[in-house]
Amino acid sequence: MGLQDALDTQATRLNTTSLQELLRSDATRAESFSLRAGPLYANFARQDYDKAALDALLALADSRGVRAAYKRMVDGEVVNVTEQRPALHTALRGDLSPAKTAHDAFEVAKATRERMHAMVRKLRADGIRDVLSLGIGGSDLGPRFIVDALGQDADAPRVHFVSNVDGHALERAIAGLDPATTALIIISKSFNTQETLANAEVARAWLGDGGARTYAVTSKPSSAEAIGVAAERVLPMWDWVGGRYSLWSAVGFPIAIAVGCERFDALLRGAGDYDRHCLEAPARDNPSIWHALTAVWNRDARGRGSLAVVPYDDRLKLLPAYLQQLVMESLGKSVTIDGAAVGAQTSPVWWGSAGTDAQHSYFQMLHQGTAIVPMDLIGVVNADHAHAANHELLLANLLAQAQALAMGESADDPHRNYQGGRPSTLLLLDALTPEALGTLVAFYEHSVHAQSVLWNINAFDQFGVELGKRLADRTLPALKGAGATGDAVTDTLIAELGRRAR
Ligand SMILES: O=P(O)(O)OC[C@H]1O[C@](O)(CO)[C@@H](O)[C@@H]1O
Repeated sequence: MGLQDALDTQATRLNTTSLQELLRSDATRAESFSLRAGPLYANFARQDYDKAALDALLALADSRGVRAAYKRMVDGEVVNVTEQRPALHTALRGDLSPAKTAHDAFEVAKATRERMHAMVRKLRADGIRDVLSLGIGGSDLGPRFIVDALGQDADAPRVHFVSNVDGHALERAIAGLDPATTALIIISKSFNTQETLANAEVARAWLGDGGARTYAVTSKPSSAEAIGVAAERVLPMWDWVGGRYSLWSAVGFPIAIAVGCERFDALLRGAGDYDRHCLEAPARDNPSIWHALTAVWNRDARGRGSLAVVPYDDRLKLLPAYLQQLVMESLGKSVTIDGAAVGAQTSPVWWGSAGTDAQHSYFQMLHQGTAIVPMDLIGVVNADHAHAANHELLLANLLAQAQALAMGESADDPHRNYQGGRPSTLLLLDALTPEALGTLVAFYEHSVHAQSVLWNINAFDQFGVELGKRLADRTLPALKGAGATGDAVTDTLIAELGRRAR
């Protein structure tokens, strides 16, 4: 049976059973729909499937070969078939496979990490007070999120991230910095990304050090050296790590600078431990597989087009932005690995922000709007501050929202009626340690991979972003007055820009 048919069979069977009924009819559900892996606890009780549907979903994971595909990826097989590459981000954080490709990748990643740690120590010893990290997408979102989540060491150089080519971003970042005590890291796997190279040119002119404090992280070291970055300050990346899976590599250089090498290694350890769990555990004990099956259920059995992720921990406020690239760049595909139409809906829109702020913004729509938006709600059991009352309030809100969304509350006044039936998954970390954070990110990575296997799509290419980049290259000369683009609307807009420019 195909994926869609298998989902439809269960969805049709459950069509007249509400989430409230599912919850009321099975007192064991809260326990039996939950599982733990290391510091991560996941509870799926408030998803609108029952035990029989869950069993069918788990059988689907087996029949689609989710675990075997994961093993092939970890072993270093060419899983990114459109680009003929392995996807070995797991080798960046553990020696998980005896396969030669994977083991060699682990060794080269380890050697690079040792070099990177030496560079971190030297930067600190040299009296560098600020570091400008230039990169975009996978060369920015991961490090930016992790540094924000873990917090910068008080005695470390302050790391400032700039991604946008908008000159205001760079200008704001360097305002108040002293070029004499600032180092620059240019992070670009391709070393060919317009935004990063444009920002690098401006930043290097501002730095005015002849390149002495400029570092690069790239899979094209010769391109970095060609613009004057000394070879000893270039850290390698490899084509077997996708940008959005790369924070564990030298792309994490700003993380190691800001939070220290020990906490960086602990982050990797947490992810590596989770990888091992995924390799060894059956699907039933694998939170990522449950999460992926739930995502596919919501998308294709229930037709829900978006998913909101709301961390109830301010330190995780950049997680939604990080996940948007991880999920939507990986799963925003319409064709299978063989190039045929997928025959199901793939990635929903992922969005969200930190609770409780989000409650006072868009939760009205989530409670009473016409669209049902499944959610990932995330909490951290133990806070790292001394304000116990605040933390209790935060957790109470997290639990209350999940209950209100699911159960609702009926009222005669339609305006005051809460329909309920709005599904959510609750994720809890014991504490926001680097290990737990590594586990959380690896949990999402593996869910994305499992979803890609269920849909039979390639989670590791991103050709969809290329056309816009090519057109921007062609538009630039027209914007500078050298001819027209040939697209009537674009040319009209360029003329309008010209008329209004100061
Ligand atoms: O690291 P690079 O090569 O500068 O690319 C940055 C980002 O651009 C993309 O290729 C497309 O947006 C991402 O996949 C990548 O993370």
